[in-house]
Amino acid sequence: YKNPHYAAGRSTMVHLFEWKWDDIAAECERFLGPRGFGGIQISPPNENLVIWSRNRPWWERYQPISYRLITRSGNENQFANMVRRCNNAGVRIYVDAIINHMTGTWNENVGTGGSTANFGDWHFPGVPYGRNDFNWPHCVISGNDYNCCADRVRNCELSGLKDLNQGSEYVREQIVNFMNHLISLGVAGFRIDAAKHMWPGDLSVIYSRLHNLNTAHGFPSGARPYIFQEVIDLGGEAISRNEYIALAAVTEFRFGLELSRAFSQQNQLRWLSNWGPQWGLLASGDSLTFIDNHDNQRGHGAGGNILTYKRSKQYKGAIAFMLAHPYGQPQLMSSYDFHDTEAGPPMDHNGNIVSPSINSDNSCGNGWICEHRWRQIAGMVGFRNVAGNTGVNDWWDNGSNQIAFCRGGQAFIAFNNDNWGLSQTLQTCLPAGRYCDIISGEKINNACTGKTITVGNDGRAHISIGSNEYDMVLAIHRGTQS
Ligand SMILES: O=C(/C=C/c1ccc(O)c(O)c1)N[C@@H](Cc1ccc(O)cc1)C(=O)NCCCOc1c(-c2ccc(O)c(O)c2)oc2cc(O)cc(O)c2c1=O
Ligand SMILES: [Ca+2]
Repeated sequence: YKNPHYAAGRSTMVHLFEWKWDDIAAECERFLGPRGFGGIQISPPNENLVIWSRNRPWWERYQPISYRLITRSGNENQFANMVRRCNNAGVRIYVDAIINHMTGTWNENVGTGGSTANFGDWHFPGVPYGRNDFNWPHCVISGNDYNCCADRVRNCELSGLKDLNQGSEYVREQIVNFMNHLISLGVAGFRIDAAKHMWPGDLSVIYSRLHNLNTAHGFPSGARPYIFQEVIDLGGEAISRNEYIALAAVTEFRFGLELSRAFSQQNQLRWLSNWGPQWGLLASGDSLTFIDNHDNQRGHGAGGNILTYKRSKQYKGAIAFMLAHPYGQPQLMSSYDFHDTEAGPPMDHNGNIVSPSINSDNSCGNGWICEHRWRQIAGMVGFRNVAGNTGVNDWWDNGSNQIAFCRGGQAFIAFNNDNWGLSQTLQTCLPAGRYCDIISGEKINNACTGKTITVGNDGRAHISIGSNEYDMVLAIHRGTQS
């Protein structure tokens, strides 16, 4: 459950938060496939409660009302088309699975596919679920429960959401059927939302009943789904992420927290020379890594000061480090522009999601940020692919916020987050020649639109990054030799 089953030579996933299925399919063919992206986390595909009283907030998609594949992103047919077209382009699909709970306590009671529910009777005919399928006696998780009472965190309600009993054979059957249907359509795995709120023993049974991935979509026979469990664990709670590591991969929230601190100058970059488990992070193979995600980019979840697209120079620096370093399975966040923490995706007056427009410079419009399309970020996706399974070598730093390192003999990167210029002759570990810097530009028709780096026979080159340049990174690799 810890192998993403990316197509050969690919290594990075992007969370296309709130994108519609038709738009994702197009993005796979026109951008993600050609640029070497490995996969996509999609928003929950199952029917959710429509919450107009809060003007369609982003978290309404985390309020399941049934497992029917009908949401504002599209219907089952559009979903199946998206998975087929993306797999054909070499890009895998991972589904955000909300299996801890059903929707809870709102005055609305109609779903995105027209299903209704009667919360007072615990009645969800769209599945169907009834009173016996939810934990009893009724209780609600309080803040202190996270510290004292692991059983209450699992068996009580999160924010008033009806808490399913995954120990019930009937509930397990509904969840497993939902997930196996998605596997039959060609998905490569799942994000398990709110995993901390479910018993590891129950999750283990559910995972064991999932089918192997569908070989008709290019997966090897016997391939198990890639599963990454959302467990927010910054230490000190009654529940530890180690209980979940035994089952599948886990989201490593400390990763984004520490790199956000480092790249916003709250910690010196020099200390990243031993980045990885020595920082208290999970073992690399267990770790789904990210800088920001849909939840904490809005300021809650795993607290702290997380970098987002809103502080773009530091954000690009942190993203570049995430993609340049071999640790973990990285996930990029792709956002829409939000001005308040509740706002859902750009929508028309009928509540339909507005598609991103693609500008001539490859950026997005219509309120979509498309961080994954930023030249510096898309370029680093290629860097990570070229670096492959090499390690970190030839680390250099200036004792402060200027660092550089190689990935085997495949790639070289340098960072300057000091308030003065970096101007050094450094070992790039690359063969002699001229290389295009993929941060300040790209290689087009064998010419560099940004900086050109000349590497000598000794592998050394003069590296220069001014402290007031647009970006704080310089990156070259074997694929950018001009
Ligand atoms: O802000 C939100 C939604 C947040 C959210 C949604 C999806 C996630 O994956 C997530 O991590 C957080 N929800 C809003 C609004 C809301 C939603 C439902 C509800 O019944 C009441 C209010 C909110 O203010 N929620 C209370 C604080 C956030 O507490 C939530 C967490 C959560 C946050 C921090 C933790 O350490 C943790 O273990 C769990 O996970 C969810 C998962 C869901 O599937 C649906 C949810 O409603 C929530 C969720 O409310
Ligand atoms: Ca639960």
